[in-house]
Order: sequence, then C-alpha cells, then structure tokens
Amino acid sequence: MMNQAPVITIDGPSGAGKGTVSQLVAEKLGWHLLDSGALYRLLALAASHHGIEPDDVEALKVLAEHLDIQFQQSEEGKVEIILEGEVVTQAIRTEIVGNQASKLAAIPDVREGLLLRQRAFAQTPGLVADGRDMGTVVFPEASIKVFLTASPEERAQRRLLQLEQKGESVNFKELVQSIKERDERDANRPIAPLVPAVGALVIDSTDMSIDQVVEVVLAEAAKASYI
Ligand SMILES: Nc1ncnc2c1ncn2[C@@H]1O[C@H](COP(=O)(O)OP(=O)(O)O)[C@@H](O)[C@H]1O
Ligand SMILES: Nc1ccn([C@@H]2O[C@H](COP(=O)(O)OP(=O)(O)O)[C@@H](O)[C@H]2O)c(=O)n1
Repeated sequence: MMNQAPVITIDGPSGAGKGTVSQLVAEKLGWHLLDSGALYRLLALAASHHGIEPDDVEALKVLAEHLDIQFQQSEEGKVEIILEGEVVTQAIRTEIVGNQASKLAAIPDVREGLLLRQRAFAQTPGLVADGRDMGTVVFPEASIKVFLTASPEERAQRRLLQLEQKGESVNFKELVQSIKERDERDANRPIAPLVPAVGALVIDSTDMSIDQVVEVVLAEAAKASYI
C-alpha cells in the first residue's frame, strides 16, 4: 500500500521513550500521531471487559476489527482515550495491561485486524507513528525510520519514575523482570517481531535526554526538508 502522506516511524522496546519523543516530534512538525501500542492495550482491556479468552482467536480478530475507540482532544490539549464510551486513558497504561497486550500482539489475526486501522492514520501533512513494527510492517515506505532503545535497567528506572508519579507503587526488580519478559516476547515472536527496520537510524538513549533524542529525529526531518 502506498501512503501519500510522509511518515516517520519510531519503533523500540518498552520505556525507550518512543511515546514521549513521538509526541514532541509530531507537535514540532504539526503532524498526526499514532500510538499503535495504545491500540494493542485497548484490545487487551476490551477483551478482558468482554470475557474473551486469549486463545479465542476468532473473537479477538472480530474485536480488533470493530474496536469502538476514540481519541479525543481535551480542552487542556491532552488526548483522552475512550473505549466503548468509557475514558480509559490511565487504565490502559498499567504493566498488567501492557503484558496482556504483548500476549495478544503475538497472534497474527489480531495484528491483521489492526493493520488497516493503523494505516488510516497516515494523513497529510504527515504522521509520526510509534510502536514495534511501524517501520517494518505497517509503514514500510516511511521516509524516516528510527529504532529507539536504552538499556533494560534504564528503561525500568524511567518506567518506575513514571508509575510513581502517577501514584502507583511498584517493585523495581519485578519491573525489570516484566520489561525483560515483554522485550523477549516482542522480539522473538514469529510475526512482526521487534527488530530495527532496514535502514533505520538506531538511537541508544540510555545516556541521552529527551531533548537530545528529539533533536536527532528533527535533524533527520530537516534533512528530508520537512522543516
Ligand atoms: N531520554 C530519556 N531520558 C530520561 N527519561 C526519558 C527519556 N525518554 C523518555 N523518558 C521518560 O521515560 C518514561 C517512558 O517513556 P515513554 O515515552 O512512555 O516510553 P515508550 O513509549 O518507549 O514506552 C517517561 O516518563 C518519559 O518521560
Ligand atoms: N506496533 C506495536 C505496538 C505495540 N505492540 C505490542 O503492544 C504492547 C504494548 O505496547 P506499548 O507501545 O504501549 O508499550 P510501551 O512501550 O509503552 O511499554 C507491546 O509490548 C507489544 O507487544 C505491538 O506488538 N506492535
């Protein structure tokens, strides 16, 4: 499928900073944003609401194709995520939902069910897409592909701070373990595994600030004359 609008893909493991960087780059460019992980998280939450078991592939595929979701801009400019009429912006961000999402994301029919929905985000003036397979599968024609990573300990530390800021208490060792398990599952699944796309710019953000990472991506955008 050819996408008319330019696309920047930012893939990588959990806690690498994809969501934060994608949002800042999209704001700077005035482009749309696709948080593809949110779709897998929403599917996991919806499946649990509907009592659909992880092995009921047919029901999961139908659910993926018909997920009733909305991304609504609030008055303060924040995006609220609505699932079947209920605000779930925070509810989808727990480690439990992330883990469940990663299990469902290994099912080929589920990925197929979400594919067209993701491609539909590629609208003018452009799209910044964040996930695991944005550059490899969903937008293989993307003009700029980034693979953003950081050490597992650094990613767990960032996630810890993020969860603590939200008032959640988490055990650091369990978090490192959970992140490593999720990385392993995402990287070793047979379909759309987490790997850098051919030609991707690999950024290891372990010792970089958010602003430094954003600068590197914007420099690529400038080279492509998007700025
Ligand atoms: N380079 C960085 N240095 C320090 N903290 C970062 C960096 N990038 C992201 N963070 C923080 O780490 C947390 C996880 O980032 P997030 O964008 O949610 O990662 P991802 O989408 O890859 O899972 C956030 O609290 C974010 O502010
Ligand atoms: N494009 C994508 C995005 C997410 N996912 C899956 O969905 C899970 C949650 O994604 P996420 O991007 O919200 O996770 P974090 O990086 O924020 O922890 C991941 O662990 C992946 O298994 C995927 O398979 N493909």
